[in-house]
Amino acid sequence: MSNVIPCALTIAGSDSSGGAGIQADLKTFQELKCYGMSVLTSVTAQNTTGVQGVHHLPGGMIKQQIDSIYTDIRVDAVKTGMIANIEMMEVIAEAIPGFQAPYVMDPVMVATSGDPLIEPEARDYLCQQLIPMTTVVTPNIAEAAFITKEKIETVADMKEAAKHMVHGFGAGAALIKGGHLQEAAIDVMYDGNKVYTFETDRIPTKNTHGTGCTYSAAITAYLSQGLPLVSAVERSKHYITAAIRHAFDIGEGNGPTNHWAIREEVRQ
Ligand SMILES: Nc1ncnc2c1ncn2[C@@H]1O[C@H](COP(=O)(O)OP(=O)(O)OP(=O)(O)O)[C@@H](O)[C@H]1O
Ligand SMILES: Cc1ncc(CO)c(N)n1
Repeated sequence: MSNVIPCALTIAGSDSSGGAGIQADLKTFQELKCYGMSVLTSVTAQNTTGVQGVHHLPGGMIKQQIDSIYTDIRVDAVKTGMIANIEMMEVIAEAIPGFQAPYVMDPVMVATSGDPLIEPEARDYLCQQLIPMTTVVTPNIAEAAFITKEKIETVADMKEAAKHMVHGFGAGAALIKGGHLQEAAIDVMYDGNKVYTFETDRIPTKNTHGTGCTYSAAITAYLSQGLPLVSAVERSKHYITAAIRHAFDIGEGNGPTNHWAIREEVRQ
């Protein structure tokens, strides 16, 4: 076995309650056996009931964190989560190509609680400047509808929107998450050639804080290990489903997922 350790980087916001953002990403990287690094964009005062406060770091400090990593350590895969404003996006857009590594973008717009996490004028920048750099972009249905300006109500709509993101916006691939569908938890991915669906039964729980962050972090971890995208998503779907099935009933609101739950479940 090689002793080269896969190194994954997350560029995202901090969630003080530990279930989403940077904290979810690092816990997931650790669980999936890759070395995790982080560049902080914003600090949120947040818990399972909502977001109580937000402080954005200056673009210069985000650049300095990226440079510190870039000049010293190889990055095998990178993901972005909460990027609140255009100043941050400009710094990140300049840095991503330099990593020469798979790039997973979770286009975070609102928290599970409904609180907004991105400034309205930054949304278009995200779509136009950052999506074309992605290996895969992972919107939920609301984010995909915002990006494509299409109504998404069915799995057929999800397939069309995923194609639109690849052919219209230049994403490497688009994975639309169906966590908010009424029936099963069906995700749809289009990679420029083929449409794939990843489906599990819906787990009846309110404890879904950080599901999106955790899922995209798992994809990043598997890509850092050199897995092809479809296998990385397949394994990540298994990981997030276990994490939701064994989610923690912590706090008064939507509790966090269990980042070590995969240890409790034998892979089918
Ligand atoms: N109740 C559930 N049961 C099973 N799978 C779920 C459930 N809720 C979400 N998922 C799955 O979790 C993953 C994340 O999807 P989701 O749509 O929740 O992302 P998100 O809205 O970006 O998350 P977040 O709430 O963190 O912003 C997807 O694979 C989705 O199908
Ligand atoms: C910091 C942060 N990033 C992303 C999300 C989306 O779940 C969140 N709630 N908080």
